[in-house]
Amino acid sequence: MSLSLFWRLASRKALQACRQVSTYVTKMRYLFELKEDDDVCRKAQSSGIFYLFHSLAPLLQMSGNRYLAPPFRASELERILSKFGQDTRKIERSVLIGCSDRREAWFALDLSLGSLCSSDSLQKSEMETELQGSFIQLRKALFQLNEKDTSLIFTAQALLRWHECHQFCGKSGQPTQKNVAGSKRICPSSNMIYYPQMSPVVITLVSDRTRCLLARQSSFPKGMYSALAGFCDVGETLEEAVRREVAEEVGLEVDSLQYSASQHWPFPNSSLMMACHATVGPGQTEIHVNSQELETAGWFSLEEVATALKRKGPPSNEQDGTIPFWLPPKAAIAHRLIWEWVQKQSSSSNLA
Ligand SMILES: NC(=O)c1ccc[n+]([C@@H]2O[C@H](COP(=O)([O-])OP(=O)(O)OC[C@H]3O[C@@H](n4cnc5c(N)ncnc54)[C@H](O)[C@@H]3O)[C@@H](O)[C@H]2O)c1
Ligand SMILES: [Mg+2]
Repeated sequence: MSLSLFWRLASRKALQACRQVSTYVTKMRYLFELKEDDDVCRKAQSSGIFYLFHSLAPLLQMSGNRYLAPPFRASELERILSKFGQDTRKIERSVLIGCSDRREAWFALDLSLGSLCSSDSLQKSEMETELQGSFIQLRKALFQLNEKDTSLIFTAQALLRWHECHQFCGKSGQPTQKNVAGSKRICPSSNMIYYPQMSPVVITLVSDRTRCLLARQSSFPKGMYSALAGFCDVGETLEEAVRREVAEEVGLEVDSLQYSASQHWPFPNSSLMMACHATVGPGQTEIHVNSQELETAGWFSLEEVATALKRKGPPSNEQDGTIPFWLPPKAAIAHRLIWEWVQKQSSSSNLA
């Protein structure tokens, strides 16, 4: 390759990289503007895209064997609200959840009337017919939710829930008001500003270097096992929370840990899940289950875990009525931790 061709290709690549960065930066700056400037956000609402919920259940449409979250234009949403006798100003209750590379803002709106009256559930089923989809509890949809939509729907549900539960000021007792984007609520009486909250949670896959430790809470679906998880206490570091949770739940002392990744998780409220791999030393593997926290916990071999990882969703019962153990869906960071462990163990057993 000639030197001039080399430089032309190199500068084109550099330019492409610049363009990519600038699209991202432009988008983030625009989102910041939408959160900070009510007028800009109001304008964006009038040409925005909306994802719909009812009593915090997202509207989903089945496509093949996957659920998609259908987007609606503001004009279509106004038509739907009018058709069901709802005030079109309800659109102002929507919350900003993102935007496209072309600065098209995305919002989420809950269409429920906010009461448990029979007309609300009647209207819900009529809306489902009109919108050609169903409002499905997010936990139930997890296994079949389209990967692209998962984080958007998680964010939307967490934000809608936070607004629903923070309508009053904890100091003055007076109603709080949401800014247009829904990135904060303000109490006009005390001037307190409330921002959407997330609880930090650690999730840890403990290994004794040949097996990994999986556990069940009694609230888990039958047969499902996961990594150990727990809320961080005030004042704790991530590392301290991992060590404490493992000690509390299974009576083991972690000797090393490695951060893997993080995820926003909307259940039960809104958590920032921080995922780690941890190891315990040989001879330190005797599990003492804390029965207040867990139903059971145990060590699982690479083969058992690799087989369970291939199962897609809850398996059907065996002939003797038992359910083979299965693992959280791809949408959960626990799945990633377990997958990473299987990859690492498989490559080290191939090397041996
Ligand atoms: N995404 C994933 O892969 C994945 C996998 C497993 C668990 N999780 C999530 O991890 C979270 C924590 O796991 P856990 O239930 O074992 O936690 P945990 O072991 O800390 O036990 C839960 C208990 O902690 C207390 N608690 C303390 N702070 C709390 C707070 N901010 N919010 C709610 N309860 C609080 C409550 O008494 C609650 O019953 C759960 O929300 C669960 O949904 C996510
Ligand atoms: Mg726990």
